[in-house]
Amino acid sequence: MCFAADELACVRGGRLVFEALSFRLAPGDALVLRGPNGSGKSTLLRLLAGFLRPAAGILRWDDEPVAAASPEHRARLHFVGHADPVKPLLSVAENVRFASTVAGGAVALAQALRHFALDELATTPARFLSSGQKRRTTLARLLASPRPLWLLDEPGVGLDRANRDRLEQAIADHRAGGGICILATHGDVAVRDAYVLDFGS
Ligand SMILES: Nc1ncnc2c1ncn2[C@@H]1O[C@H](COP(=O)(O)OP(=O)(O)OP(=O)(O)O)[C@@H](O)[C@H]1O
Repeated sequence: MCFAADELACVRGGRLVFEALSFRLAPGDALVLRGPNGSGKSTLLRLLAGFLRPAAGILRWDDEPVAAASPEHRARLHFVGHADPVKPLLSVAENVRFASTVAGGAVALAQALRHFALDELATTPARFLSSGQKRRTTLARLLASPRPLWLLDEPGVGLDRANRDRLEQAIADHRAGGGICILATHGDVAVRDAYVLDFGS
């Protein structure tokens, strides 16, 4: 398994956001995106998820080209953006279960809730959650449905220290299991032995 970008460029609103961007990631690799507000981190993550088309360059999964909006690519990744996609009328457990499509999902669900210390909130409707609790519910979805590629846009926002530790552990476990993680961060989430892409100023 490998995920690679060759000479990617992206234009948004008529402006060149980045160009000539390349990487190649193998199982267990992590790529950290750094840079100031507006430098292009979220844009790259959206492009890698297939939500945006590159102006130039190509993405490859196992050396096969990845088309934008490809259902096959969508099925191999988790994307966590700035907004928490929790459904307010569903409980925490139902929100996490909603993301779990695999057989044996009950075990994965219980582990996902436990990892983010959500057991006691499992039956709480999501509309009653604090912002950090909503974020933990979103992150638990990563664990409830294993997928090889995680694309995380500032996943630590709203988390206290203990929960940032849980997030860092989840990323480490994902990598140890052969997953790939690409995340944007302003420095609040520590990722060991990661490649770094600095979008500069
Ligand atoms: N929907 C959009 N349409 C046009 N331009 C956009 C759109 N979203 C973002 N941009 C522009 O793309 C550039 C990169 O924005 P992006 O959101 O990728 O930055 P970022 O590095 O993730 O910033 P932040 O740290 O604030 O999240 C900025 O100039 C921004 O104005």
